[in-house]
Amino acid sequence: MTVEMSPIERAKYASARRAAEFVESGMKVGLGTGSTAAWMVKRLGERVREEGLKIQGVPTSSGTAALAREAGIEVTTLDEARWLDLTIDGADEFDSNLNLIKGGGGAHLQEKVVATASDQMIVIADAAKAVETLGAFPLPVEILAFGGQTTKALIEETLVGMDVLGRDSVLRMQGDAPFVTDEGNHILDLNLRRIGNARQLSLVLNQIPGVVENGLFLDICDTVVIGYGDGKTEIRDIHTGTITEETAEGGDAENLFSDI
Ligand SMILES: O=C[C@H](O)[C@H](O)[C@H](O)COP(=O)(O)O
Repeated sequence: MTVEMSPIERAKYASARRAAEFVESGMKVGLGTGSTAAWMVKRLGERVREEGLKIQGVPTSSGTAALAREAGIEVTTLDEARWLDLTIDGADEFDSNLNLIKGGGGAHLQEKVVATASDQMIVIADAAKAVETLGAFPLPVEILAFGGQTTKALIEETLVGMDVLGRDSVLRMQGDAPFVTDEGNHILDLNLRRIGNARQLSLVLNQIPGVVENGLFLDICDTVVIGYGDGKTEIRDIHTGTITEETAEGGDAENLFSDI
């Protein structure tokens, strides 16, 4: 069955499908969260069913755990797995050093714990997420619900001395109530517009009492698989500095999308 997909959705699908090829039998794999990661989880489920791929998946959210189980992937906890071979996850922005903003879906806390406990992190993203400087996407910061307004004020005050363009923040809502993460916390989205020194910002934010974790992923991602609407992918590796451009499977984009 072929379903009508937007070019962005096709790009996400292409990158997720290509990245799923990096997974080999016997691996312990961190399973990211979000719409791009969902395609990757589904594809790994297909490989489990069709090729007998044997993996243990460590989900980065309750949503991904449910999706992985539904796809037939064996799911375990990070503590059971201890250390992972590979994590594949989406991102909201990535720069040329493969530093990231994550947390658009509110899952960056578990995502960061899981990615940091992995030999390798592969990010899957459509090309529109490539930026020169991080910060156009509001930076998600997970905070304790307790004293949330005080933490918000402290963060905004702290931002005065930082190399950023904006400093207002918004408590993420879900309907009429604050959005609650899998860990029972809230999310503040920081409208920074441009982050001049991401390393300094990350350290400073995480030192504020009430802050649990920010959505900056610095020196964590090894490889990005960028997808395009025509089914092409481009693989950038931060260690080798290589950029590999690939056409869709069999050189035919419609083949790639035909079995969705
Ligand atoms: O909290 C959510 C995650 O960090 C996602 O991986 C990120 O927001 C990208 O999501 P999507 O693939 O839906 O654009």
